[in-house]
Amino acid sequence: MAGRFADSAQVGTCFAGRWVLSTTLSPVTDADGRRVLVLNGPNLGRLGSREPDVYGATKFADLVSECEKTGAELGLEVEVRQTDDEAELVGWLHEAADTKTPVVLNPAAFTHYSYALRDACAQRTAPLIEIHITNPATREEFRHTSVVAAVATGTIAGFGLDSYRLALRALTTLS
Ligand SMILES: O=C1C[C@@](O)(C(=O)O)C[C@@H](O)[C@@H]1O
Repeated sequence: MAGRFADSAQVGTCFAGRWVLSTTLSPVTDADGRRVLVLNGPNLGRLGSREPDVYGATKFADLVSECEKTGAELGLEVEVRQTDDEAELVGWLHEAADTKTPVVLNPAAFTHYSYALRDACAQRTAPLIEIHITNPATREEFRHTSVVAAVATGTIAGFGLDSYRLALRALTTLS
C-alpha cells in the first residue's frame, strides 16, 4: 500500500504498510494565497460555436486569456480548466480543498443536478464562487435550481464573460 495525506499540522506517507509522519514539512496549501482555479464544466469548451445567441461569440481560448489577464491585473495567479467529465471536475475540487485554493466555478449543466459536485464543493477550504455566463433564473425551469449555490461562498450570474472578471475581483476581497 502506498499513499499520502496532509493536514495543517502533519504530512504522512504510507510506505511498505507503515505510515511515516512528519511535522517538520510544510502543509500542502496554497502558500501565498494568490493562486486561483477557474473551473468550467461541460460544453463550456465549445464557447464561441455553442449557441452564440445565448453564450456570445467569444471562444473558450479567449476566455482563458481574459481570465489570466484579469488575474494578472489583480495580482492573482489564475489557472483555467475545463472538462466535460464530472469525475474530473470533482477531482479538481478535491485538489482545491487539499491545497486551500480559492475557486471560481462555472459548473454548467452539473449546476442543476450533480450532488457529487455539490458534495465536493461542500469540502471547500477557501472561498468558492459559483458563476454563470447567463442568468439561469431567467431561462428554462430546470435551470432555476442550483444544487451548488448553498455550499458556495456566493453566486454571480448573468453578466456574460464579466461574470468571471467579477468573481476574480470578489476573491481579492474574500481571500
Ligand atoms: O452550460 C451552461 C452554462 C451556464 O452555466 C452559464 O454559464 O450560463 C448555465 C447552465 O444552465 C448551462 O447548462
